[in-house]
Amino acid sequence: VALARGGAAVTLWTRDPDQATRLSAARQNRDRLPGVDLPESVSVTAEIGTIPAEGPVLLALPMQQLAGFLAAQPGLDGRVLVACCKGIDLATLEGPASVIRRTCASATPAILTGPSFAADIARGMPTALTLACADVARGEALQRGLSTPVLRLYRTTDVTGAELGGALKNVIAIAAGVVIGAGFGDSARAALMTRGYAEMTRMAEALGARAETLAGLSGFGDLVLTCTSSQSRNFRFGEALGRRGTFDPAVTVEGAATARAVAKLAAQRGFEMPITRMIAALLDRETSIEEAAESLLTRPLKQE
Ligand SMILES: NC(=O)c1ccc[n+]([C@@H]2O[C@H](COP(=O)([O-])OP(=O)(O)OC[C@H]3O[C@@H](n4cnc5c(N)ncnc54)[C@H](O)[C@@H]3O)[C@@H](O)[C@H]2O)c1
Ligand SMILES: O=P(O)(O)OC[C@H](O)CO
Repeated sequence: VALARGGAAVTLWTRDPDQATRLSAARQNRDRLPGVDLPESVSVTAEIGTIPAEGPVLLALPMQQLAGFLAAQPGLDGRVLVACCKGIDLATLEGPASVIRRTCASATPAILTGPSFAADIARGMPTALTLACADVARGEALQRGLSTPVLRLYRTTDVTGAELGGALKNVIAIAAGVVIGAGFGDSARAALMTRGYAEMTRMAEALGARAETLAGLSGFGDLVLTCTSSQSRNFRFGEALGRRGTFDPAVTVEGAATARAVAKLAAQRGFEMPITRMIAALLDRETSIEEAAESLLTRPLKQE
């Protein structure tokens, strides 16, 4: 919607033919974005073979579905593939760029991430995002092509930093929701966000990312948004968990799978990720909220 309003011709693909018919007829996604009209220059299809052969392909599906989806789409080989998903693949512990490289060897991976609720962007609210691409020329072209008067893209070549910021902030957002849901208060949430940010930066740097990327929109920016807004599904999931001490297994959020993936990676590589480890343990019912809080509060005192 944002790109079409910015003047681009956009093809929207869905795997569900009934949904394609409904979207084409109503010119709205009434379930997900009620009240937002699809501009005329958006065409809808359920036939992936009919998408234009030129231009970037934005991949807007959940992270845990990305590898399986790409493996079944040989037609995307050689394309510029822009992952909009935020997370780490639980099966392989890879981020989206690595999944793209493995499944579509000749594609150019890029990451579009940063603080943004789909509903805000679709309603034309001003938004700033990070576009990460290791290839400078392609990154510049994407930055120009995907920016609009109200959607401002900053560019980086630090793909690892950008994708880890987006993945890890979801875990900290669940933790922030737990803090609020359990009634620990806003001061505790600020402490958790700050130590969560330290944890995110530590891991990202150990995996080759630049600390300044984590300080940008894809890390700090998205951490602030997701830990403080009840529009966030990850925050709301954590809040419900904090209030009730348990969660509905039917409700899935990106941060839950990513918490488990990061806890696994941290154990393998010896990364110190105490908040993420607690969230993974809470989700696996290996600890209670009281025990998790006590464990974090009784860690050895240290320099900031
Ligand atoms: N919604 C937001 O505000 C927002 C903002 C920024 C980033 N993101 C990220 O974008 C990604 C997608 O988020 P979302 O809110 O659109 O999620 P979603 O659960 O609504 O899924 C998006 C679409 O992917 C489709 N899908 C699921 N599995 C599929 C598969 N195997 N093959 C093809 N299509 C499939 C779903 O049917 C749905 O239409 C997530 O990683 C999320 O973190 C979302
Ligand atoms: O609703 P959430 O928690 O998945 O967050 C959506 C976006 O990632 C916010 O930038």
